[in-house]
Amino acid sequence: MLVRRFCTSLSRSEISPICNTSKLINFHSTPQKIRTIYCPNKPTVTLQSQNIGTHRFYSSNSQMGDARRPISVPIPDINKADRSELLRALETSLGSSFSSEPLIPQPNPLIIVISGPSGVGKDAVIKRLREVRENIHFVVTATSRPMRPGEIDGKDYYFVSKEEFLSMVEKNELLEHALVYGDYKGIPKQQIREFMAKGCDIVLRVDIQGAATLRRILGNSAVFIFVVAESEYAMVNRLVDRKTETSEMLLVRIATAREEVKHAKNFDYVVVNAQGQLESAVKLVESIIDSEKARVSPRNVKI
Ligand SMILES: Nc1ncnc2c1ncn2[C@@H]1O[C@H](COP(=O)(O)OP(=O)(O)OP(=O)(O)O)[C@@H](O)[C@H]1O
Repeated sequence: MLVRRFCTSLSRSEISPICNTSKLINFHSTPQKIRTIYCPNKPTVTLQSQNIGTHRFYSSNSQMGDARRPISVPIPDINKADRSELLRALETSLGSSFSSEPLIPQPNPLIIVISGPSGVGKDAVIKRLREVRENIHFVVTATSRPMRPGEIDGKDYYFVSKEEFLSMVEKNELLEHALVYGDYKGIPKQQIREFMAKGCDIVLRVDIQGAATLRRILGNSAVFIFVVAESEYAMVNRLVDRKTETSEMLLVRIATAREEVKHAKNFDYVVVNAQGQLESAVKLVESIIDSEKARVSPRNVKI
């Protein structure tokens, strides 16, 4: 009985699921304290028996720790036993009590960099993500560009003068900054540190140039998502409909966007934001974040 239980225990972890007690060599009849188990396709395990008080322990030479050393405690019938009695017997047999601590530590907060050509819907995706997802902080970028109608200072951007912006650069307060279409844009470090300390994931919305800089700074410690429209035609139409650019600015943005699409390969993921399919694009971004949280080797970002 004892032998059978021990072999079952070993067969789950140490030996083989097809370990057969009938293959034990002279186990019962061998008078010595050292005995050998033979299991097909697995290394031979040598057992040493010791009598300790009323319990008989078996230890193997295959580095079996104390916590996994089986003790001959009868395990009550699972269908009849009281739950706590059953658990106590299992704990005693395994040599330690069951912990309620998480088996795997909480995942680290992520930095998610969202980028893509102009007019593909980055802001639209982020705006919706903000509505549907908790524990996520959308870094408010500092910019020297003038406010557009409907934008709110401190929510859409921190609108600062060129002088104020350059002073932030001087004081090393920005993770990354760039001159974009004649205006400065930059990511305040303090905001990232503050929200990561609270356990929030961080979303950074940057242009392609900014994403390339962040890749150099953060390497693979951050997640890079490239948002793109389903076609150039769709992208241009969205920009025209938005009516925030003059015709000349539109031309520059479209020409730049053509080049920027080629940078998708430098990102970890691509999300197609197709016409009328904003919700699907947002769901895909959420799935990416969830998958990243389930990584066996988590990304570990330091700012
Ligand atoms: N899936 C979609 N279907 C239809 N329209 C969309 C979709 N996604 C975004 N839009 C619209 O397209 C326009 C451009 O979107 P948005 O401003 O979010 O782009 P962007 O990538 O942030 O642009 P930029 O980089 O120039 O700021 C907006 O008017 C937005 O409402």
